[in-house]
Amino acid sequence: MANRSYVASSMFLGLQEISFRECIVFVTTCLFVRLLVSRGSFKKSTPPSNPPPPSPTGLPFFGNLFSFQEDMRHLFRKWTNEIGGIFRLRIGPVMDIVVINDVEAIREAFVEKADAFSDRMVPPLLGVAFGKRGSLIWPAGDGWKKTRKFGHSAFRSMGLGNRRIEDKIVEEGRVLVQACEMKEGEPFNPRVLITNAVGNMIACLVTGSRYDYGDPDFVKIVGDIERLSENTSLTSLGNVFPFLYYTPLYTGFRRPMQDIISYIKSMVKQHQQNFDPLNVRDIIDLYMVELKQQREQQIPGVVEENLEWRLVVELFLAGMVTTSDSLLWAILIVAQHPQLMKEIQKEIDDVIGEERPPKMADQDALPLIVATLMEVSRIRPVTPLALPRLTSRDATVQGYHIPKDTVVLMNLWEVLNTPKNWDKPEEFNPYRFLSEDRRSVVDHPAFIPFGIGLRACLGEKLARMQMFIIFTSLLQRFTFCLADDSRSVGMKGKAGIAYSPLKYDIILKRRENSD
Ligand code: HEM
Repeated sequence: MANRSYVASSMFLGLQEISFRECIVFVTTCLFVRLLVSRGSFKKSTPPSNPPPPSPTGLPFFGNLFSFQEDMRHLFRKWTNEIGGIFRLRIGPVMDIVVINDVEAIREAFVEKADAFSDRMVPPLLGVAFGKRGSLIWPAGDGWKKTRKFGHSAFRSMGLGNRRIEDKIVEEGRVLVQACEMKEGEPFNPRVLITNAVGNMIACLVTGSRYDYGDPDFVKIVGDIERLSENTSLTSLGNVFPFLYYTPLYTGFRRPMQDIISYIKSMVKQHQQNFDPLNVRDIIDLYMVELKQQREQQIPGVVEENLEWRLVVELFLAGMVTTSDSLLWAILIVAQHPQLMKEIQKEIDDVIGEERPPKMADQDALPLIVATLMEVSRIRPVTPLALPRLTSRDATVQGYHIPKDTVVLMNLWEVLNTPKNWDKPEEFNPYRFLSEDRRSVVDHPAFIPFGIGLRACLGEKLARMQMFIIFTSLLQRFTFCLADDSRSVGMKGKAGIAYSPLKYDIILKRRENSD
């Protein structure tokens, strides 16, 4: 009983304890709302010849709802071992969520049957905060293909894939190192500086500007995104009753969201005022070019009028917290492995030396750094259940029937942490990604921290570039260790927009004469 009231209270208060449970309850509530108003469930569809995925034992009527008070990593592992790599959670009488935990089944669904498993739905709370139009991340139906194509070509036009973006990231790495030098010797939380650096790179791409770290506008937007992340419990009751968004219960979410939207809208307005189609500065300009062409050629819309702001907000939200948190895990973990840090620094000294900034072309010669970042993403994936997908037609996976309009989760945590795929998965061991002679990086079929298929992360390339250059720049200049009172943080994380490490302080020491 106590556990049940804990679940209820955490749903009401938006407590953030376990990312899996939050994701599941969030998805459940979304599905609940959706099913109340629309179609599609295992019960409603015509009886298929294939069976539905098996379900863990649950309670009559409530199904598996009250299992979610436990740490879902262990529960999902238990269910996977007991009933298989694909199972169906029954939440109440009409709700079903399919969780796919097995990498082969994930490939079958999201790659081989991508036509059926590539939709998403707008979470109700975001629907109220943002509206439903103009999204890059959440659209379903044919809409997402066009928006995604626009997103891809916008990234390419802005220089992703050539030196243009890379040079900006390298410059940002240099500024970050300078800012860190000011903190040398004293314990500090690296979150603010890392988020600033990552945010700046996204700002450059999307809005054409970079901001000084102390710039009040930028401090505000970074702070708002941080607050949003802290206050976006996916268990939110707001995802069942989205009107709660307007009540004091959601002030911590609503205020930063509204502030971000109005700041970005004002920035878009400035862009509109001095827009020159012959001098495209950033993704906002590209959006306006696309709009202009649509109007002139009277072709069906890829992008929508007056919704530039939404694309910008989504790119900030999708890219900033995930990449910063991955870097924060990397710093935390390397601070706990001083021997590894020394080996990485030797690699940097041998290949780059003390002065020259790192560049992407160095990657092949720095396999230990690449492998370390891969191992960080494996052991602590920041999006443990990716983003929920929705089936657009009836389909089968591993012989199980999954009806149209079913929410399907890709359990990246399991894929990246199961002993079936990895030797001693709980051990941080970057060498698992190196060849025997340790001179090159070897990929692994279960290494999919950015998701897979047609809706895989659009920002993967950018995120990898940022992580490599920032991490290498920091280790080239500093040795870091955890402050005494942060040693207990270990590998513990907390849920928000992404799965973040608990707050910690580090102490930086400048490396001298390659020490
Ligand atoms: C370490 C950093 C990041 C991680 C781990 C990550 C992870 C993910 C994952 C797991 C998905 C869902 C994929 C799926 O359903 O298969 C996703 C989607 C997405 N990500 Fe990322 N991401 C990161 C950084 C970024 C960055 C830097 C951007 C852009 C600035 C970005 C933009 C997006 C977008 C737009 C989508 C939605 C794609 C779609 O639905 O078509 N992400 N990301």
